[in-house]
Amino acid sequence: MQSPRLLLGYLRSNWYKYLLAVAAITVANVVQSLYPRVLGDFTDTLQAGGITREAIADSALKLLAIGLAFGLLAGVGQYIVMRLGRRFEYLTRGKLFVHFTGLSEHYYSKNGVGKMLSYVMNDVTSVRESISMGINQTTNAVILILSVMAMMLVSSIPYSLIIVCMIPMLAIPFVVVLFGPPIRERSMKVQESLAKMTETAEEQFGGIRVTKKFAVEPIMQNRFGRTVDRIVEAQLRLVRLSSLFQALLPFLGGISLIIAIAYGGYLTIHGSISIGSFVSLTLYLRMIVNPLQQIGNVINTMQRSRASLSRLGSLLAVQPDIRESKQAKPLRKGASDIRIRNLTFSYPNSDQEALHDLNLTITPGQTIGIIGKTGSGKTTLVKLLLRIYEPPEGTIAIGGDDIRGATLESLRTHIAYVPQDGFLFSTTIRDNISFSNRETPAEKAFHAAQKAQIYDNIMQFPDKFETRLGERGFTLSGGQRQRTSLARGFTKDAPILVLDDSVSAVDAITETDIIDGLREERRNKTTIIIAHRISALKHADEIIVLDKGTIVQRGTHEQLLAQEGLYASLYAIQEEGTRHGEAKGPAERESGRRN
Ligand SMILES: Nc1ncnc2c1ncn2[C@@H]1O[C@H](COP(=O)(O)OP(=O)(O)OP(=O)(O)O)[C@@H](O)[C@H]1O
Repeated sequence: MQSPRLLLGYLRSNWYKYLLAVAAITVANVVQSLYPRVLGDFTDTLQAGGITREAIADSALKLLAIGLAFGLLAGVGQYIVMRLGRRFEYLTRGKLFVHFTGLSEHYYSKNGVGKMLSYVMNDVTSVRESISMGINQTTNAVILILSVMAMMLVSSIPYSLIIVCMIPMLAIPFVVVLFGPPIRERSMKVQESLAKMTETAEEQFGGIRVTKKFAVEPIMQNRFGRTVDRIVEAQLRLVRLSSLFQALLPFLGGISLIIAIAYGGYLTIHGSISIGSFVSLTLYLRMIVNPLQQIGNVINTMQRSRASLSRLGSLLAVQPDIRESKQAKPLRKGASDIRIRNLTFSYPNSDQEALHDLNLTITPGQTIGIIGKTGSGKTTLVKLLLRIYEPPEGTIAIGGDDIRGATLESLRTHIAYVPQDGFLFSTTIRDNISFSNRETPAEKAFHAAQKAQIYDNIMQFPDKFETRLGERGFTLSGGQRQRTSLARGFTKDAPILVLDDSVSAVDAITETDIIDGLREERRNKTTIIIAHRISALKHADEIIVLDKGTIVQRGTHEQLLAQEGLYASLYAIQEEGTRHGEAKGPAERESGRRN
C-alpha cells in the first residue's frame, strides 16, 4: 500500500507546519463569524432609534478589524499550505524519477514514455491540488460553519428556529456517500485517458519526421483526434456528475435560507424575535452556503486525487525486475574475461527461446566478432551480459564471478556498450561524449572523437565540441550520431567494450578507419563486435556465427571462409554486393546513397 504512505508520510513529517496553517485559518474564520453579529447589533440599535455617530464609527471599526484580521490570518495560512503543496509536488516528482530509473527495460517495453510523463505531470498535480486546496478550503469551510453555528447558538435566535432551518443540511452526508464512488471511478477514467493522450502525443511528436516523409499527417491527426475525443467524453461524464454534486450542497443551504426567511419572517412579524435576530439568522445561513459549496468542491477534488493517488501507488509498488542480491559484490577491478556456460534464454511472456545452450569463453584482451542474421540473438546476448534482462544463474561470469552476484553498478561500469542507435541528449557534443563521466578531460574526449572518425566533422561546426545538439541529436546525420555515440563508448575506457552494429551507418572507407582506430585503442582490451558486415569484424581473434539463438560456426575469418556454411555464404553475398557497387562507379553509388 504505497499510496497512503506517499501522502500520509508527507503530511506526518510536516504536521507542525500544517497545524500552524490550520490554526491561522481557524482563527481567521472565527473572527469572520463575528461579522453578522456586529451587523445584527447595529440593526437593533438602528431600530431602537439610538443610532449615533459613535455607534456608526464603532460598528465600522469593528468590521474593519474583522476584515483585516481575517485577510492577514487566512492569507498566512493559505501561503503555508500552498507552499507545502508545491514542495510535495517537487519531492514526489523526484521520487518518481528515481523509481523510473530503477525500472527495467522489460517494464518500458510494455509502458510508453508518455504514460510516465502523465504520472509525473497530471497525477502529481492532481494530488497536490487536493492537499493544498483540500486543507485550505476544508479548514475554512468547517471552521466557518462551526463558528457560525456556535454564534447562532449564543445569539438570541431561538434554538427551535435554528434546528428547523438546519433540517435540509442533514441530507449532506447522504449526498456525499451517494456521489463519492462514481466520481472517483469517473476521475480514474479521465486520468487514464489523459495518460493515453500524453502517450500518443509523445509518440506522434517523436515520429513527426517519419509522418512528414510519408505524408500521412491526416491519418495521424485523426488518430490523435480520437484520443482527444476519448478525453472529452470521459471529462464530460465526470463534469456532469461533479457539477450536479457541487450544486446540490449549496442548494440544500439555499432551502435552509428559504425556511429562515419564511419561518423567521413569520416569527418576526408576530414579535417573537427581534428584527436584529432575523437579520443575523439570514446572514448566518447565507454565510453557510459558500462553505458548503467549498466542501462540495473539496470532496470532488479529493475523489479525483484519490484516483491519482492510487495510480501513483500502483506505479511505486512496481518492483524492478532486475535486483541486486543482498550479498552482491563488485566485480574484480579490471576483470575482463567472460565465460558463458549453457546459456538458454527466453524473453518474459515469450515461449520462443531467443538463445539456446550458448557456450563461449572470451579471454582477457581478446576481440570477439558476432555475426548472424537479423533476429538471431546477438543483441539479446549483450542485454544478458549487461543484466538488462536477467540471465539464468551460473550462466555468465566475468573474472570468474557470476554476474548475478555482482553489483549492477560495477557490472555496468565494467562494460562500455555502444548500441546501433546511440541516444544523444540535447546538450553539447562534448557532454554527450563525456556522458559516463562529466569530469572527463577535454583531450580525452577529443582523442575518442578522433578514433571514432567524428573529430573533423565536429571541428567544422561553428561551436565545435560545444555545439548543442537538437533533441535526441537530430541535428546530426545518422552516421554522425553513430560515431558520436562510438566516441562516447571509447571515452568510458571500460575493461570490456561492446559494439552492437555501431558502424552500420558509415561508409566502407570510414568503417575501415574506425576499425583501425579501434584495434589500436583496444589493443589487449576485451572487445566484442557485433556486426552484419563481415568487414567490421574479420580482424577479430574469434568470430561466432549465430543462427536462431545457437552458435552454428566459430573460428577466425580465414577458418570460417574455408568452411561451408552461413559465414562463407554471407561473405559471398557481401563480396558480390561490393563488386556490384564498384561496377556502378563512385558517382552512381553516391546518387544511390542520396536516394
Ligand atoms: N523485448 C523482447 N521481448 C520479446 N522478444 C524479443 C524482445 N527483444 C527481442 N526479442 C526477440 O528475440 C529474438 C532475438 O532478438 P535480438 O534483438 O537479439 O536479435 P539480433 O540478432 O540482435 O537482431 P538484429 O540483427 O536485427 O539486431 C528475436 O526473435 C526477437 O524478436
